[in-house]
Amino acid sequence: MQAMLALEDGTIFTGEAFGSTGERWGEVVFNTGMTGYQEVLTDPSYCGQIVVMTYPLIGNYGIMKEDFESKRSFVRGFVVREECRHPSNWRLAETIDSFLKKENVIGLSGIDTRALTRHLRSFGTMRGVISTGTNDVQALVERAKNCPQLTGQELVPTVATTKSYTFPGPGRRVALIDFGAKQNIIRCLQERDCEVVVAPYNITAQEVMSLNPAGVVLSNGPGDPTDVPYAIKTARELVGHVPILGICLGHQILGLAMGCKTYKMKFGHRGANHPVKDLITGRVYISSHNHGFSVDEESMRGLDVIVSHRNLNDDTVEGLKHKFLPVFSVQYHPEASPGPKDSEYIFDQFMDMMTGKEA
Ligand SMILES: NC(=O)CC[C@H](N)C(=O)O
Repeated sequence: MQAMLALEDGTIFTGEAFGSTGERWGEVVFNTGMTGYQEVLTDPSYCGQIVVMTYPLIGNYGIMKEDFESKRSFVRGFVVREECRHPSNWRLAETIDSFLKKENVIGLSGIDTRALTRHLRSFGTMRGVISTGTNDVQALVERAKNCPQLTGQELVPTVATTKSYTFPGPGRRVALIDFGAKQNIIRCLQERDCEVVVAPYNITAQEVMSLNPAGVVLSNGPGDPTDVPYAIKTARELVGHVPILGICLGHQILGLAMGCKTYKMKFGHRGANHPVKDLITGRVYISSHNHGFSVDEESMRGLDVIVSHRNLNDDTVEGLKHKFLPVFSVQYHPEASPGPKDSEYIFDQFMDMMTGKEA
């Protein structure tokens, strides 16, 4: 079946549908990971977005039961060069086509994803509509122009838990505030013996402290961090009372809570090989990324915050550290999945912080 992607600037890409059918709108972004499509599809931070994969063959190792980063897929659409119909893998549970059908996600294959990515890199991330049911190009472009921007959609409540639940563990109790948390954050904390209390996105600071946690993790999540003012308030009230680690959206929320500003990047960072330098140790790590917003370094002047990590491709802020308090955060994904595990030391630093050994 023929399908189309129309961008708000009038550019059209035509290919073939796989997965579900119909029409979806969203912000069109690209991911440069060569593997990890299942983790991308199930990372709640992609909610509201149509994801373009730059690696030309997608689906070749299938979909595995153990590799989900959340219970379902929150992407609005999935664009590839070639969809593999005959995956090969001893762990395989199903094909990407059947997974996307079940998840109600439209896939679009046969697209020149290199040309599409170069377009997005030149002109920036933009809105788009993916459709299997029309040949009316003009109407589709109009719908892309008129669909909501990512900012203002308040996506966190659509992906995050509203009720607390606990993963038992023999070690320290960590409150993980869930803005759309990836499973691997929980796995990384469990591997370090933590008891993980997953708390709702709109929990108050008082409620967090009543859990008596040894530390708090602010999770990743979708959308613009300024769309969740209640979370910024909670983070602000927690600073100084408990060790805190922020990851991705959690890092941006923590930055805003400490007085920094955030901005929308031209096309963001999404992939598994971004070089990030730890400015405290001088070491460079290859890291996993998925973000379209960033903390503005200029806005940090005069605050009790330093830049702890920097992206070596474009010099953007990749980590923050409070000058005096046990509070720090990273913009990228120390939990990996997909991508390298090189940055798991961030969780070890958090463990040290909780035991008062301060990194
Ligand atoms: N992975 C994340 O937590 C993403 C954070 C935020 N939604 C951004 O795009 O910048």
